Amino acid sequence: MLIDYKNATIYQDEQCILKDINFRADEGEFIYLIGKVGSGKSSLLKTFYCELDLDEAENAVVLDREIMKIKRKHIPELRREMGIIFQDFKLLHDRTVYNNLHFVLKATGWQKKDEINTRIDEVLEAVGMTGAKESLPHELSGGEQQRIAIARALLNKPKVIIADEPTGNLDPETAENIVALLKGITRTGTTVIMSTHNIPMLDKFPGIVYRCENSTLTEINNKNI
Ligand SMILES: Nc1ncnc2c1ncn2[C@@H]1O[C@H](COP(=O)(O)OP(=O)(O)OP(=O)(O)O)[C@@H](O)[C@H]1O
Repeated sequence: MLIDYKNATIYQDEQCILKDINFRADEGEFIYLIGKVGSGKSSLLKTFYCELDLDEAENAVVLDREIMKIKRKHIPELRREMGIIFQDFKLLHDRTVYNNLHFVLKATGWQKKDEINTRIDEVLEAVGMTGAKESLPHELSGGEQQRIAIARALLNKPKVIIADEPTGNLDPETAENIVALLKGITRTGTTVIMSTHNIPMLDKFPGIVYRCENSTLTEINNKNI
């Protein structure tokens, strides 16, 4: 089990966002998080990478850590085992694709130049962007930038990828390609958890579906959406 929450409760400031929720993620699963604007999807995702604290929980384990007890200094190490992807890509705009990826590898302890270059080639190949190494982010389309963001998330061979509305800024066809790419990644054993408003994707790329609604989280099957 990669993530296991039992009766967890999440607050933002004084407001209870999700109460007594249960959530589980296992290896290689493709998990959607759906729900209306403000229903708590991002808040839940943020607790996985310790951007937001859980307030209470009977059990809350993320990648073998009890996250209610995790020390601040151990959070970077936890995040290194995850890939995190956002709606707005969050690439560094002053440097090339190669340097965006190089920067992350250096920051996470990679030192050998040939190993760095090999890994950059591998992740660019995985997302179909081998030709973009020397491009600046603004020279790429939104879909291409999101592919680079996915490549960046893959660099340290994460056990889980957390994607917060990764297709929110993309046209429908590009969005479909990105979801196909994310689903493909699960075949290597990596788990993908993504929040989305893009309900038609759930039929095209079936997965486990959780819905945030009225401060609760419910696992549903596609037919009940
Ligand atoms: N940093 C914050 N401080 C205080 N309240 C916040 C903060 N971030 C979010 N909230 C509140 O928490 C609730 C849940 O927000 P959250 O972003 O988790 O929802 P969401 O389901 O991801 O929405 P969306 O679909 O718009 O991304 C909202 O009422 C929001 O106003």
